[in-house]
Amino acid sequence: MDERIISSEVNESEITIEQSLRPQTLKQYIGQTQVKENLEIFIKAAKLRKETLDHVLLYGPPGLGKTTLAVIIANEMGVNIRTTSGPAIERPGDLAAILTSLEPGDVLFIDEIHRLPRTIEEVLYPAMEDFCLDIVIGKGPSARSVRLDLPPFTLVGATTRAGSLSAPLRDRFGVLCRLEYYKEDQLKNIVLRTADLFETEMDEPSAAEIARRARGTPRIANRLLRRVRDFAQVKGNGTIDLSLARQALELLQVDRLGLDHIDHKLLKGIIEKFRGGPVGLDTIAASIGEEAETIEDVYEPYLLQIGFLQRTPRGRVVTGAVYHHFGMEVPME
Ligand SMILES: Nc1ncnc2c1ncn2[C@@H]1O[C@H](COP(=O)(O)OP(=O)(O)OP(=O)(O)O)[C@@H](O)[C@H]1O
Ligand SMILES: [Mg+2]
Repeated sequence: MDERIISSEVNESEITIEQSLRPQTLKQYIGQTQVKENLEIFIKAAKLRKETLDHVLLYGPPGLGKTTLAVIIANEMGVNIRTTSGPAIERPGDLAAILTSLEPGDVLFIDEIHRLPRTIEEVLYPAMEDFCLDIVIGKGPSARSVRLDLPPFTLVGATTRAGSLSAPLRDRFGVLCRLEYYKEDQLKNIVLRTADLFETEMDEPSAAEIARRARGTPRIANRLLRRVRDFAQVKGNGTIDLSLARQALELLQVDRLGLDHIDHKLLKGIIEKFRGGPVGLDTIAASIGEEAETIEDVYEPYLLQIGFLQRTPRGRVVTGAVYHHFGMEVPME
């Protein structure tokens, strides 16, 4: 798969820059009003009672700000954050080592928590519920279980697939936060904030232009901004205005809805080869030379979200909006 500028996944080279752009407080965190309001209340209440915050599950598509929120929660609670991920914890001992090293009140952030092995999940249950660990010492008939007390802590879990979380694990989170795709206006403010951090001059219309093409995702908005800023430095005097932003975005081949050549290939393929569908996922995959799984996990979600594709029992169908977008006539039934 080639590197897409509008991919919602983070790429290696931008991890450091992303960290530097992360808002540090709830106040700086733009959008997700419902989630913010809830967290604000729970955090205030926990602090008033001098208790740890209840365990929090953050879920939603990549690049919407889950890791950012985890850091903010720790900041707002005034505690340390320890970060790990589901696939990084291989044995119960790995988790035990982390848990026993926490300071009272700390946040333990487990990214991709749906990928925790089942055996580890079971260690987590008593830790989450009663702040204790049951460890087995010895083997065979002489083995015995010892209960170890842990400092109280807040588990913050993040996942892009809430559906793959086991029910017993999900049930142990007191606070569930579902992150939504951002509205254009919110993305515009995120772009303006990032430009400010970059000390790049830019006006609102150009920020709006970038926001419109960012697929509802701050990560993509910031990435597009970085490319437009490069263009402004090389081709202009460093300042970003609307005509410059448009030229740069044109070069990046991201259209006015944030679609790139792969989206176009997919949509036009369904129109031209299958009269707009319905057509099965595997058939589409074979016809455009992509893996069915990639289409389902990477290409499709945004197209479904903006109503360009529909899933039906008989396969995928493109909607009238796609024909309009390409300036084609909508076929009669
Ligand atoms: N509400 C927001 N306001 C400002 N910037 C944001 C916001 N949400 C996310 N960002 C920016 O977007 C980038 C990606 O956010 P983050 O890494 O938190 O996403 P994520 O949901 O954890 O993604 P993944 O699922 O890939 O782990 C960060 O650099 C962050 O600065
Ligand atoms: Mg993350």
